[in-house]
Amino acid sequence: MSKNTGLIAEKLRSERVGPVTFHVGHGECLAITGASGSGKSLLLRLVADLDPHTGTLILDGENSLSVAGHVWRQRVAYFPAEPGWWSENVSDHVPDTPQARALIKAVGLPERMLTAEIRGLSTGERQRLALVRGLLHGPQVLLLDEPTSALDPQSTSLVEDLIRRQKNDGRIIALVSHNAAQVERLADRRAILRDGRLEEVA
Ligand SMILES: Nc1ncnc2c1ncn2[C@@H]1O[C@H](COP(=O)(O)OP(=O)(O)OP(=O)(O)O)[C@@H](O)[C@H]1O
Repeated sequence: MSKNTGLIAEKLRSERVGPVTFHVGHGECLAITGASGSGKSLLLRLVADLDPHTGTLILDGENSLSVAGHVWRQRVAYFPAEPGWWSENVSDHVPDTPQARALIKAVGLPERMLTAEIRGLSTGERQRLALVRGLLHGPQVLLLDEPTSALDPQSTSLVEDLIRRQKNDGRIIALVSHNAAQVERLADRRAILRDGRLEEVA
């Protein structure tokens, strides 16, 4: 796979993480594992340009510095394990469109959820809804932080199917997961974050 396409992080570094260098190609899933507190979430946040950092981020040849922050984050979407909500109505986050309905169905949520209030949803429903919300912006890169941590096996399987379809459609995926079986099912490559450094494992 060409190194000129895909996502490149070079000497990415913040106070607590790095320097980290890696490449993930289109249609590829890199799993990032490591002990609790090793900085996996912080690393994903750096890649989404959410926190101050040094080093270089390049997506399909374009440096993050040449793109407005909000545009970079539409292309490079961070999905936290505990998503944030800036408005109480689901409809303010997820518009009622055919694409949204298809995604809602794909993750096993009922369509009536489109008119629900966030505070009435379970943790697992919110987690899946946040995935739908982010995918509607059409990101090229999905930074998934424990994407099924709040889900039962059936919902986990649906979300994994959706991730696999995203991968087959050419999306670039970085997956943080403590679930070794999930990493086995989804990842093409694995890396461990240790002492702030990312080490690729065979
Ligand atoms: N906003 C912050 N300010 C200061 N320290 C932070 C902040 N966020 C995280 N940390 C610290 O940085 C370290 C790495 O946190 P991070 O959430 O990235 O770990 P993680 O590898 O994702 O852990 P887990 O597997 O438990 O989710 C932790 O020691 C955490 O306490």
